Amino acid sequence: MANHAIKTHRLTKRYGATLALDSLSFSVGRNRIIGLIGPNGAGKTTLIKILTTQLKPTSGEAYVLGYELEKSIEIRKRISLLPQEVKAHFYTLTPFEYIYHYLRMRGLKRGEAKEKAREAVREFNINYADKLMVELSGGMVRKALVAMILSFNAELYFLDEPTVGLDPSARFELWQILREKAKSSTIFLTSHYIDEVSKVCDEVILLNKQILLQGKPEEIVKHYLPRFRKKVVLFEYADVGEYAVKKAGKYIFVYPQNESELEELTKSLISRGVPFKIEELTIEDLFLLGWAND
Ligand SMILES: Nc1ncnc2c1ncn2[C@@H]1O[C@H](COP(=O)(O)OP(=O)(O)OP(=O)(O)O)[C@@H](O)[C@H]1O
Repeated sequence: MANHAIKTHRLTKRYGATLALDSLSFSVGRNRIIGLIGPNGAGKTTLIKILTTQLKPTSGEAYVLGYELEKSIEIRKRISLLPQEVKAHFYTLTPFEYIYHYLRMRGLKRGEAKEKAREAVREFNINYADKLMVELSGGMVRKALVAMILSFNAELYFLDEPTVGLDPSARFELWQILREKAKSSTIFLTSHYIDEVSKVCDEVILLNKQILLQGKPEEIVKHYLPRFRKKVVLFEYADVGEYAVKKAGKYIFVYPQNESELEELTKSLISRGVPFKIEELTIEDLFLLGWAND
């Protein structure tokens, strides 16, 4: 058995003139959780598509569980993938049926598939297992899909943004389940949330077309993050004086440096009737503020 779950050498992907992955060389070991983080357009989904043999690289090599990418049948038997988006035509099934059919498709016998599907809805607290998928909220669908992917005993799981749309308690539950899974399998996940990767991952890869850093979450946090991890998101322009400000699409992000600055800023916005919300810093902020660009 190969020691590495994933190993790449100068892996490169171009879409026409767009360079999505620029000569990635990295490897990750087994039985651990690896977090792939990077801003929008960093190449995370592209890398997952290549490693799951859905997309061919332009050049370079990669080995998944010791198999070169050409051995796609061997690789696909051993992995399980949660994509970012789901096809809607399965929506007339219940979450339980959805999981059951997935396990049947992956070769499990009827009885075993039923047993595992039951276990999955129990483990993930899916108390809506008899409703149709089409009747569920986005977060509930996402949870059912994560349960489905993890119900199969894979050697390596690829989870593209598994916690998007989940409420805080469902996110927390999922982290526990992932930690348990990582005792006997490898999990490669993408995320935009810093708290998520620091709490759940053993190792983090910071990607922006190239690998900027690979290491323990603490190293990334120490290297790049400020101590105060909240920002204020304005829905319209307002003069905020001295605070660091970045425009991101139709929003304006303001970065106070501590709780008292945050309080002062929000009071002033409320008194002027400026609409805003407070959010945790995300990976995007690292890049917006230029912390991760060096
Ligand atoms: N099918 C495609 N054709 C052309 N360009 C593409 C295609 N897929 C991705 N790209 C481009 O490749 C780059 C990397 O995209 P990718 O979706 O891999 O990034 P990402 O890190 O997953 O982003 P996000 O966090 O927004 O999901 C982007 O510039 C994107 O526009």
